[in-house]
Amino acid sequence: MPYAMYLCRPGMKNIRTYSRNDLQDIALSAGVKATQGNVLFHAIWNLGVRSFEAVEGLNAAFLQLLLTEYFLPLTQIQSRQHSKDGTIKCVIQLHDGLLVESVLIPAGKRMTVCVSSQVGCSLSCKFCATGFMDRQRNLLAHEIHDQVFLLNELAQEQYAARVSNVVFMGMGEPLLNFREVLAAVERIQDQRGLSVAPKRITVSTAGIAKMIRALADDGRKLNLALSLHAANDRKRNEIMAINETNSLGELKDALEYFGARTGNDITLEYILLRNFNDSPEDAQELLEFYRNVPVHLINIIEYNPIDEVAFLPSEKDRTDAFAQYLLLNGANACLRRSRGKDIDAACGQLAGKEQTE
Ligand SMILES: C[S@@+](CC[C@H](N)C(=O)[O-])C[C@H]1O[C@@H](n2cnc3c(N)ncnc32)[C@H](O)[C@@H]1O
Ligand code: SF4
Repeated sequence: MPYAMYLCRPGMKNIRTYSRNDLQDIALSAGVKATQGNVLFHAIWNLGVRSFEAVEGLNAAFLQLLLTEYFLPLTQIQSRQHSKDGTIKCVIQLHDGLLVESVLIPAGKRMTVCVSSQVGCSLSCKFCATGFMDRQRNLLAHEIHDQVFLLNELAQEQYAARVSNVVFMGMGEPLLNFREVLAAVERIQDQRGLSVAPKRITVSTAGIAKMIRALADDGRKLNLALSLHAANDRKRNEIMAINETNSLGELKDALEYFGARTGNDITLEYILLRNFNDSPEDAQELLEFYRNVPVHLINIIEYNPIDEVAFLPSEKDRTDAFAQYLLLNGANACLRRSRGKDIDAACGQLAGKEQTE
């Protein structure tokens, strides 16, 4: 049963939507010192307590007020799949029972968590399992933070390591949940908590030019990944409807703005779809786009087929030729083999299945 359904009575307020200053004010309103607000803030954000009663050092009057007027929403790992390559894919249950996915990816010294930012996605890209689900709601900052928190615990338990990197490459479009994503980043980077430096956090977008500029204006040291997948407008329109209102020309300008304004890393993500975007001409177009934007790296990604659509991964010889062409022409490109192939690896596959079961 979703946690909130048995603990949260109508009218109760979600304590994790309040800032540190707000919690100090709530403490004052209970007739206790403002510092009690700090104790609560630290416990619910950095220690991950799962009830108000579990917060050490809370004054009784403050605890009573919290128990009557507020609830502490819990996010929990509902199920997980372990891949032979070490990747662990988790279905996360939110306090209202909705499900999202998060993935733990160990690779050398890196321990990366891939987080979701929305339940479903409104952008409906043709190759993506999440794109076949309706967008049900945006995640709140604490729900994004908790994915990293829970998978950090899992990383310690399974690999005796802490999370080093966070990528917003799970379900949903992070730039369409801008405020909560940035609030989550604020908490994820907190040195008293998860302490993941912004330069180790990557926001991936299907390409919303206005929001790429907004991210640049925000000024944080976050990395940006653009999911390109086709370097001409006709093909990109076919698989990514967002391209109809955010053309490659507009995206190029937005990337230039982002690069000039922040100096942060930008990567291009390019899934190779068999006989769709993997020809020598496609590689030429990609190279030309790359040369005109301030991009550090092209990630050539192996496609994970999904049930909803007939796209297949590019064949090995086409994949190798595509990557070779980019490298021989001086591009900084990297071929990424799919992780977690023996589990439901494609974004949205696992939570989508559990949601419908
Ligand atoms: C799921 S999206 C989430 C972030 C954001 N909405 C975006 O599109 O960049 C993260 C990345 O996964 C890629 N992706 C989606 N479905 C995939 C699949 N079946 N196989 C491989 N990559 C996939 C997307 O193209 C994107 O680059
Ligand atoms: S690729 Fe990204 S933007 Fe496109 S449907 Fe999937 S989650 Fe949404």
